[in-house]
Amino acid sequence: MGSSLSCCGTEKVDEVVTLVGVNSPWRIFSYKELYTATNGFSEENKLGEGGFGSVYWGKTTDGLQIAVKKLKAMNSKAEMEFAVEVEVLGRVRHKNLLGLRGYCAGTDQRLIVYDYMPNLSLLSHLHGQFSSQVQLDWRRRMKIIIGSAEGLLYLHHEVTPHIIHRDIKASNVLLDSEFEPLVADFGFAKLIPEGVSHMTTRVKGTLGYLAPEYAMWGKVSESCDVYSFGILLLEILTGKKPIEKLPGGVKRTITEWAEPLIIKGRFKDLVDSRLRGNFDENQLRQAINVAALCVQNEAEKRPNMKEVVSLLKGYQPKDKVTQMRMESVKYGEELLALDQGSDDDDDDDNDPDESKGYGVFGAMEVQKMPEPRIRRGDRRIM
Ligand SMILES: Nc1ncnc2c1ncn2[C@@H]1O[C@H](COP(=O)(O)OP(=O)(O)OP(=O)(O)O)[C@@H](O)[C@H]1O
Repeated sequence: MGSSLSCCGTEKVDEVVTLVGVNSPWRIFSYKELYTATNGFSEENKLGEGGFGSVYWGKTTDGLQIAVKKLKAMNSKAEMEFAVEVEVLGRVRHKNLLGLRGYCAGTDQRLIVYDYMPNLSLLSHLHGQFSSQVQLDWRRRMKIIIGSAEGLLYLHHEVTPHIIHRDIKASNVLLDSEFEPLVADFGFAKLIPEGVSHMTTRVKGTLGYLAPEYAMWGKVSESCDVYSFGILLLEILTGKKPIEKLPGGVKRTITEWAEPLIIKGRFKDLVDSRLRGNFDENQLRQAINVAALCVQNEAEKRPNMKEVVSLLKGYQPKDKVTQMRMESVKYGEELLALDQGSDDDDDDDNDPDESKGYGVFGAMEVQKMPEPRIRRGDRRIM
């Protein structure tokens, strides 16, 4: 791929399209070919709709099942999403990242072609059309957690320049026939020049997953993805949405709900009840502790994705700092155990003094920033 897109995203789009490498595993599709494959982009073929357009299932003449993202408007934002996605996808190749199968860039059309993922998005299993079928048993959940973490590790540490995804969430994790996760949707991704620790940008992403320093000040670094990953991790383990609407219209974040339970060590109350108690307790503890580290308010305290992956795989932290951070999560538990004796029946999870005194994430100001502009029914910020 050429480098006509810099990290700041103000560059021309046309060049990107012409710079696609000849030896890449993907190709340019004609509009006619994609039109035929998707049955004329018919409603029956529609898989879903995102901020920038609709996605259609299709089958090419050589039998390949594809998903075609058709950008709905040819405005500058859609152009930029297309250009960034093609640019970034051209650079990455990893088993847990949804790669590019091809694209079509006509004068008034922009389409991106991916492999079709038969188990659709993680969102559809956690909260959507498949949620009642409970296809995500404990083993599959751990596979999805570790696989997505490995995809992110690759983006943060193994590609040059490093890539920040900026929109890690359940609808952007797709599942193949074996429930192997593939992180998708690189339209908001940012390339980080070497030696740069963070940048300040306009906020993009999805409410509920945004790191506080990014949501409030636009300060973006790999650590923002770590925060979003922590929210995703809590979501997968607990089955809760990142932001829940309580009766009366009050909104509660997943961290607000989880923190008192984590502090009390009530792991069985945290885990998704749809698992009916079928989970590995040690893995759950470790994964919850990792999530607690990732969603700390102070970016510097969060682990990086290398640490996250090894902790999730059950390794004990080698370096003192992470060891201490893990201990501080447990320490919160112990303090409460001392404070409350063995009073396991105390179910006053929302006692504000508890989270003030022993908070594991820092002051609970997460997502309490002024509401940014929100599009349609979802919470994506563009
Ligand atoms: N490769 C694919 N295979 C199968 N389904 C897909 C594929 N790509 C996308 N989809 C489906 O299409 C839906 C829309 O995807 P898209 O990336 O456009 O938006 P989104 O992630 O849902 O929303 P947003 O714009 O907020 O990121 C997804 O939720 C997913 O269910």
